[in-house]
Amino acid sequence: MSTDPLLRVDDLSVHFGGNEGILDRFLGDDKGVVRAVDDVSLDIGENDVVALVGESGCGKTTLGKAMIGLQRPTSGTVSFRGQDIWKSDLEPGDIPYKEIRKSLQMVHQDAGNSLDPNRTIFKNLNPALKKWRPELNLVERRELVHQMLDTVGLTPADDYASRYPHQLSGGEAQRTVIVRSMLLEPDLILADEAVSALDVSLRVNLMDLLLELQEMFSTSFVFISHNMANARYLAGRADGRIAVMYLGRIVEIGPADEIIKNPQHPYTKSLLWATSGLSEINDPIETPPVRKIDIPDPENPPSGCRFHTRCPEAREYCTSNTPDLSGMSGPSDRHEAACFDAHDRIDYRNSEPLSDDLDIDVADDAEQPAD
Ligand SMILES: Nc1ncnc2c1ncn2[C@@H]1O[C@H](COP(=O)(O)OP(=O)(O)OP(=O)(O)O)[C@@H](O)[C@H]1O
Repeated sequence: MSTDPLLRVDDLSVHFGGNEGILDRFLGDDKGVVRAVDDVSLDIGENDVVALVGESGCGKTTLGKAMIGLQRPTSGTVSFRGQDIWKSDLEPGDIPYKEIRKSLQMVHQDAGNSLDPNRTIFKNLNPALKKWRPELNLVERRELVHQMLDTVGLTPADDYASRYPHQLSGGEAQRTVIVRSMLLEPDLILADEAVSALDVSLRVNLMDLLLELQEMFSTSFVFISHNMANARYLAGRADGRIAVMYLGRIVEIGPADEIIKNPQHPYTKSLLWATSGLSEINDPIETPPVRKIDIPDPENPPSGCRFHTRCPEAREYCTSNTPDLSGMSGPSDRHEAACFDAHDRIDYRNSEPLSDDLDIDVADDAEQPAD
């Protein structure tokens, strides 16, 4: 039996813009290039849940889209059960390309816009089913749609199936979009800020629904969120992991509880500090644990550790050396951080602390938690 994970992301980079040809890269001329995702590696298992968190613009959506085949990487690979998804359309492998595309689905934040306003809900859901599951006839497709509408609480299903999108509330539209993905029996769903447009009580309901569906259908989920509280709720309940992204890189990943109660990367600590409901879990401090330096320009990220310009623990060593994501010694062998301080690296210890003043600069996208 294959030991390949459901999805393996290996050294994946996605860069936008600029003149980054081979010669430019060789000459180091990458002006205007946004390194949205830079050398990210990540495994997603069967029936796995990962919540990807980080500030706006850190590359979550780009990474997610590259993972499910919607954004071509600049370099690196994404393999579905051992098969490179970006080569499968040109060099067919054991798993047909069509099967891979069907297995990797996405639920968008803006459900309303992704439904055709001129079609009933059934007619919105039917085309994908017809395309990806041609073995079903119209009666079977209708039955399946009704079953799934029922499962997500849109009952009576025949009433909802004949409604138009404008006759749905925001939460109902979001459920409909989730049904559209689930109908294809995917192995992995990328849920991109799928709950953030909803108010708090609906948000919790929808997160519970996603978790129920995940368990019911053994589907793996990657949830994208800039809200640590939502990430904790989703990953925590599913025994999943939280992956923290900063400027195109995963800087810390581990079981939800470990990340919340035993964060190792200074950036994770600052995100937790800025999230009400979570900030008091670890020794509460009044001032935010970051330096007063603006969020760096993604076209010109800091050298060395990208967080060093905002990191209160930064030393000279961090300005020219890039920490790898590597395992923490501790209760979980799934906890990894990319930080010289967290790993107590001797070269780091022996170098001078950076001299900038520590000052207050609260992450401005801190949201109210959902629970
Ligand atoms: N098609 C594109 N062309 C050029 N730059 C892009 C493109 N898509 C994303 N970017 C840039 O890549 C970086 C990462 O964007 P991305 O949308 O992946 O971040 P994010 O963490 O998902 O942000 P948000 O939470 O705001 O959605 C940003 O600097 C963004 O402006």
